[in-house]
Amino acid sequence: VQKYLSVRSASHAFGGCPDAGVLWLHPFRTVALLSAPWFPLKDQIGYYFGKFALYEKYGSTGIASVSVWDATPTLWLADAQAIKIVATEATVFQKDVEAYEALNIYGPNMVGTEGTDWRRHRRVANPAFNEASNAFVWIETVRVVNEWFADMDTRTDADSFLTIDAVEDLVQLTLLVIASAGFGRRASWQEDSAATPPPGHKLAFRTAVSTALAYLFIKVLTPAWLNALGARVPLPYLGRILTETGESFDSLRGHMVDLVSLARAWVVGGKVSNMDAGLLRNLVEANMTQADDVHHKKLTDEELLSNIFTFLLAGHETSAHSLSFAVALLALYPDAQQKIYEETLRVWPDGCPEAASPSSYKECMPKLQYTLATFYETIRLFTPVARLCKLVHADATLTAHRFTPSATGTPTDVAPFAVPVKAGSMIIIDILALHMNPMYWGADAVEFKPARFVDTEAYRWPRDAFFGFSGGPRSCIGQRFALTESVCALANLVRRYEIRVPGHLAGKPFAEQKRSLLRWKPGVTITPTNCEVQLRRRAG
Ligand code: HEM
Repeated sequence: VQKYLSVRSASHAFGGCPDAGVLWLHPFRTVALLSAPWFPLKDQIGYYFGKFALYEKYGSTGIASVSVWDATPTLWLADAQAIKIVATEATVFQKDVEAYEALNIYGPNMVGTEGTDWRRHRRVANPAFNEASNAFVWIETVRVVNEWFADMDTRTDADSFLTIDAVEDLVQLTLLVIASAGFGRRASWQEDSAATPPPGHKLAFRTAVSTALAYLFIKVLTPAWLNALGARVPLPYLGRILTETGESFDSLRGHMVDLVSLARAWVVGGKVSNMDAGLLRNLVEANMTQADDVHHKKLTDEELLSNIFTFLLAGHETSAHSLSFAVALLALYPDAQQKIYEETLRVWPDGCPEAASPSSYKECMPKLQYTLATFYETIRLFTPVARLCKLVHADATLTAHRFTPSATGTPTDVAPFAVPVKAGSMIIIDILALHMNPMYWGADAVEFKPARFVDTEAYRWPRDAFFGFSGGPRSCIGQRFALTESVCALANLVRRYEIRVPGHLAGKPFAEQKRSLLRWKPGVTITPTNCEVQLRRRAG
């Protein structure tokens, strides 16, 4: 009875927000990600693929719910004004750090900490993200795309279409770029394609990263006793998975320790240039410092490894998945592809550059506005991080909006209302829903239209309604890195190749092509599952 009463009273916690009922799972935990394809059901609060539908049903940009297990009042937001306050008022609304256990395997890191600890991690890494390092990201992306193109050209003749799995290739590309620009590991496409481990390692670098990523949730969910049991008793099937999981994380640790040893030698020998692995150097210097002030700029050995792991992961998977969706969208929308092609013709009339110089980034990036708009639009539609969770540490009041849904898709009678939020409650920033909210993106919010990210004299795209890189002090530290790498890769790809849907989808209705190519599943970030496209080299 007590439980019933506490759930009932919690469900009225957010003033006039419509109440969508109970949450059977914590919406920001591994188990919610794993069960997302089946539960909660469509039309229930927490449904992963609902986009803006529930907000439309209730005519509100804020929806109340309550966790059935601990009666925590939980507010779901798809409101730009309210989300901006939640993201910026860092003392009132704090990260739910428990949710980041999957990233804490090697120790604490920037993504999974809060308060003074988080500030220390961020202070160490911040100086590595600047315009000089972006220029280097551009240089490295040009190098890697050219090696990728060379590899593709060996697999087909000039007139034929080559079918590629975009995710596989783009994961390789983005991992090579972050490993080089962030960590000084300058491997070539070819070297990286070889699965042979270097001496002293059980797995090759790329295999170690991808296997560790694939087994991340298993690593997190496996209790220590099961690992101990697996070490003693043969467990059919499960035993093999546990062994592979352990091996991949051990092997990745070995590769990260190698990177650290190299960087230590650079720091001691003073042999570093401005553009060389700035991120790794900052992390290693913070680990080597003799300063007593641990709160200022010092990292423990565990924190050093854990940050390297986090940056390797956050620095490639998000970009690879977004780029894969972008490539699939360009196959589906030849008009947008043509616009990028024309833009790249103006930047590189004589074909793709074979190498870039330190000034290439500054010269080219500002001229690739439509390519940038396409990438933003891709992230709006397929935002890699679908939702974020904040815990409320002090009473506050937010503003959400009521509206009347209309047949045209444009909401009417939009009116603000105050939402009281009490300390102890929880907020879900529903990024997927925010990005589909027609109050900001119009009646055609679900459509792919890169031009909505191009400012004109009469129009400025709604910055506060785009949360793909989060916002406020905890916004993505690698945003400019990701934009630089992605615009460079997309522009080069379209300059050199025509992209089209794969043969088995050609001639099928557009809706079916879209459904097939743009399919995704929830994961550490949302993961495209069927991004197969065809490429043919353009003349000239
Ligand atoms: C398209 C690419 C990317 C997208 C959409 C993206 C998105 C995000 C989002 C939404 C967050 C907030 C996560 C949270 O609060 O839990 C975040 C944080 C972060 N991102 Fe990215 N990211 C991208 C690329 C990158 C890259 C390339 C790097 C590194 C080079 C990076 C490093 C980080 C780090 C370290 C954080 C934590 C920041 C903090 O807590 O202070 N990201 N990113």
